[in-house]
Amino acid sequence: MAKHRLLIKSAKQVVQVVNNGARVLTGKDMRHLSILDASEDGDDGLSVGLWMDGRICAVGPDKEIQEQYDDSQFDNIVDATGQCLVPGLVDGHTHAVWAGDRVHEFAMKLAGATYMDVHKAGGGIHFTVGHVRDSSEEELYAQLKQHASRMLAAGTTLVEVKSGYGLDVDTEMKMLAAIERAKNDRSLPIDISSTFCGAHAVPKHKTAQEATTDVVDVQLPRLQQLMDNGQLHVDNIDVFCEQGVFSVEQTRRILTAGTNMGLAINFHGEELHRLNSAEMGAELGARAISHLEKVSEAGIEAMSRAGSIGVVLPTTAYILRLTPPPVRAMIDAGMAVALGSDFNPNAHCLAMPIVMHLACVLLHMSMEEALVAATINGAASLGRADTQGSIEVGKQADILILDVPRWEHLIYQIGSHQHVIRDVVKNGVVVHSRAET
Ligand SMILES: N=CN[C@@H](CCC(=O)O)C(=O)O
Ligand SMILES: [Zn+2]
Repeated sequence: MAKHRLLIKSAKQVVQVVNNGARVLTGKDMRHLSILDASEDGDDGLSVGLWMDGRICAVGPDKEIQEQYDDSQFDNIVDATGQCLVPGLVDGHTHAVWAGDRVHEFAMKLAGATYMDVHKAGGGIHFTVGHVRDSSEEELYAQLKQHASRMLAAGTTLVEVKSGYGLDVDTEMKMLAAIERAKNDRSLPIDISSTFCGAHAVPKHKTAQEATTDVVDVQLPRLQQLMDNGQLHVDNIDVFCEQGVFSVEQTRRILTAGTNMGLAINFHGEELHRLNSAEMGAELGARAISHLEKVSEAGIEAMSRAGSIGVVLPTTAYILRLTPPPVRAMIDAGMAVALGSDFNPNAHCLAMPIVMHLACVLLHMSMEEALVAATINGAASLGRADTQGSIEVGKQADILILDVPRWEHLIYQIGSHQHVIRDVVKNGVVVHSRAET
């Protein structure tokens, strides 16, 4: 008899998100979630079965799965009576490798300083760069591991993580090495998509033009070497395209050099000023562009046509009191929207359930849209929608078991996700269970 890894049975709802193999949901399709509901369908309960390799082999009513499989075929059986299953969450944008907090800057911002006031005074990213340059790879890795473990406990099973607090070749590669260790650490069961962001700020004593040349002629060639010899496996290229940081043309030069190395474009655009970087990114075939608070109608149209995904970051808009990105216009124009926590020392929030809540209240997304943005579309923004982002046969079993009668409680109960999430299943293994309350 074929052995299987896990059976989750008797669930009340299984929120598959999609059930037809769709790899991304755009525009109005983001409103429609595929949900199996036992009480509405007249079933006793719902089951999800997993193969030994951690992929999903069956989704459906308990009775049907029982007919297909014998309980003894499963190594482990989890009873989810009355509970709800949703896919593991995807965090599409983080700066999770850093050292030195910036709580003092939070106080400055509350007293009226803007993000750019702090940045230009040598704080912000520059403050963190100083601490990261002074830290060893080991120390950075220890910090990242703690952040990633907390993300996992908050339901994130796939996360994008950037470099960008080095701004010189050695420190940038040190950050990427710390991320690589996290990717390979079997005791840290979270999937990571890694991003080179050597152009996150203009380092002190350099012009933006000099910094651009350093990224293109020094940092990217070193990265190529480390990728060629198998020491690093980096997925994406990023630039902070912003007035007073990198211009659209400098950004274009860096992103083009990155794509020539096979990296996917996933950059910061249109955050504080409208520079028309969305149009530039769409023209280059960007897989994703983040922030977009200031994106124009033409930028939205261009992204929609190019299939570039907008990764919106509600915590940043909230903490910096920015006008939020025009998500309704994006969705109306047929764009795909994903969500990220933007976890960094400026925006110290790594919990995607809180991010989804803020997306609903501040960005006027529906709960269905927020879940799509934090699952299948997040996976698509990282090129992982073929394996993650939905509960479908053949996909990796990254599943949250929620101890609530309807899945929406995950978003509604702001700040209580640690109680709502009973178990986090990663690749078919229960890797986190909530503490008893
Ligand atoms: N805007 C640029 N980068 C980050 C902030 C990083 C930092 O302040 O340390 C962001 O996405 O919000
Ligand atoms: Zn960012």
